[in-house]
Amino acid sequence: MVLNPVLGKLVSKRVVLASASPRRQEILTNVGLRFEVVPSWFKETLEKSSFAAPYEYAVETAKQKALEVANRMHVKHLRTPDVVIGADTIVTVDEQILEKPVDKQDAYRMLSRLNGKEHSVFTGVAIIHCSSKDNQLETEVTDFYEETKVKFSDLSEELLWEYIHSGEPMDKAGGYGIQALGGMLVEYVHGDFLNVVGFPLNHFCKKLAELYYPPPKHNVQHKKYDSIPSVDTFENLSDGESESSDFTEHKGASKLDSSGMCSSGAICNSENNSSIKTGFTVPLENQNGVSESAAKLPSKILELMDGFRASKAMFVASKLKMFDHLKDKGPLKAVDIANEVGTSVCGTERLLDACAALGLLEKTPQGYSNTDSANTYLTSDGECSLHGYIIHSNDHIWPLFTNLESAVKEGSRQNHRAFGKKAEDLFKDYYHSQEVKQRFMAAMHSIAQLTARDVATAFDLSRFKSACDLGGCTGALAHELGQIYPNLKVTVFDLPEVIANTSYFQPPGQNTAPVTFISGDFFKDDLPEADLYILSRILHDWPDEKIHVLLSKISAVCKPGCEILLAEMVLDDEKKNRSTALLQSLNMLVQTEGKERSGSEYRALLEQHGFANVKIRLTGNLLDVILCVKA
Ligand SMILES: Cc1cn([C@H]2C[C@H](O)[C@@H](COP(=O)(O)OP(=O)(O)OP(=O)(O)O)O2)c(=O)[nH]c1=O
Repeated sequence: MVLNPVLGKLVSKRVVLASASPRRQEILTNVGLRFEVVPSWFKETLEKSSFAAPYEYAVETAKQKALEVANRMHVKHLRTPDVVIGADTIVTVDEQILEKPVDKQDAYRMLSRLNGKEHSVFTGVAIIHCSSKDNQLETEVTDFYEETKVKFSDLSEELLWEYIHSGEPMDKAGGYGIQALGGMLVEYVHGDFLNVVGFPLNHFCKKLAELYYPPPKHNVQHKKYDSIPSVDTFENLSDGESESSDFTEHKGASKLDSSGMCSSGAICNSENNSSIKTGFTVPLENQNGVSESAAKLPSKILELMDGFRASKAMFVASKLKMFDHLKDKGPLKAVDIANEVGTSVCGTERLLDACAALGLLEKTPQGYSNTDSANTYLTSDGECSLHGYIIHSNDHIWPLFTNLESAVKEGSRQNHRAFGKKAEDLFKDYYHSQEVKQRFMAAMHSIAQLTARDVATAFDLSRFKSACDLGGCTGALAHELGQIYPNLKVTVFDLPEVIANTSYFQPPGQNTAPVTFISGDFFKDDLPEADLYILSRILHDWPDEKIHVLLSKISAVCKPGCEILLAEMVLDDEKKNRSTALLQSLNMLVQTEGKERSGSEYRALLEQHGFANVKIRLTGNLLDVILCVKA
């Protein structure tokens, strides 16, 4: 979920972070932004003395980093990105700019200068909106900077050297990382902490708000964007261009009535009209007009308590094809939809109202209609339809998850409890009936379509001549690879039951590069020859023993120089940050013998089978990408 509506404005855009900094990737991933990472090749060698102020240097460097990536991506015909974000962090002390140290002596020189003093950390950020006209790249640049003051304690020589020997200073401006060991050197921080770590998130959101919600012309004296607009409906997360341009008055914004109750029924903070969607009781206001209990409400927990209800409401509306009917015929009244789909009027009205309150639908006196997000993602023929995955979630994952407690107690899958049938082979279970098989394939197809571009472009794969997507199902990723790399011959290798059913999922039109489908079982049969083997959402289905069988088979056919590309949700090494991936790991517990794994775990598995140079790229999408080469 994205808490901040302005980040929702980027949901349907191809956003690229032009930075190799893992910190920047983490900061933006943590707030739910989806982006690709394309590190900039711009050399940070601008003449510092030509800038009147240090921050101008950081801003210009950030801009050049982002422009280099925008140009490179445009030229390489990897579809021009919509937005490229670049950043540059510098430390300044005594009017000197400190960047990353080149060696330990340099780190010592920098840290000695900072010792016992206050210094400034500036991050310059450039947001580049790109478009392509007559095949020429057009760019609109927005830039800004943020300053944070940091003071170091008086530190001994011994401590400085111990810190330097830890290796931490080397890839960080000023030679320290406040977020890790370097935090011990710091006496105080004035300003945005994340700015020091490499990305001023708060200022970034304000800038986006300025760009995407420009102040209304009739109200120019309105306060500038010194606060980030709060989210109050899912609607705000849609990319609809038709939304109100004034975030202070945007649709669905709640007003307080005299009791402190929002007109929408949500609980409000009267100061900024932000609302917490809980559906819970009305708090009283204190003298400042701020509700005391609202401030204390455990909003996260309340949201989680409600989460399953919201999911189920969306699933049921999808399953009953309400979004499809509204797309074709909306706006419709509840009674009309009830008649169309054969449901009760009272039940339908409540379901539609709930969906409207969740921001999936719009409710007007004319009736209900789809939001842009619903049209795009929830209709069965939507541009990026997730309908297949939603139906799979409702019919398959939901019953399994209701047995999560047993899965946790027993440490094993729950098919017998959910479906009254002992789990045999994972895929035999899916493919025992035509209906379940097609549902499963449609689900895999939705996720593959949503992630294919990010998976295909996480690394430059243009050097490969042939690729084999093992377990490639409907071929959605294979087709995307063919589009992006026209010289790549892609084969999908999957079970005969799958290959027999792929025709329904093929993209329309003649322009798509041909994909070859070969049937077989990758655990038992010979694998087709290829320079690149792809395993997308395959390894997470299996326990380590089975993975060893599969990787040793691939290793046996891989010539030196051949590579493997894995697409999986990669957990952080400490397994504590990436909730979507951690919940997916629970999902694997209830239905498979597999699990989600961390980057280190994947690396160890691959290295055991002679694969080296394991590179991991977090895409910001649902799947991350790992590439490694047969040594
Ligand atoms: C001061 C400080 C900097 N840093 C990091 C943030 C930046 O990643 C780095 C400064 O170098 P930058 O050149 O800004 O960024 P980068 O080289 O890491 O990535 P790219 O050029 O590809 O965008 O220092 C910390 O992580 N912690 C800190 O406390």
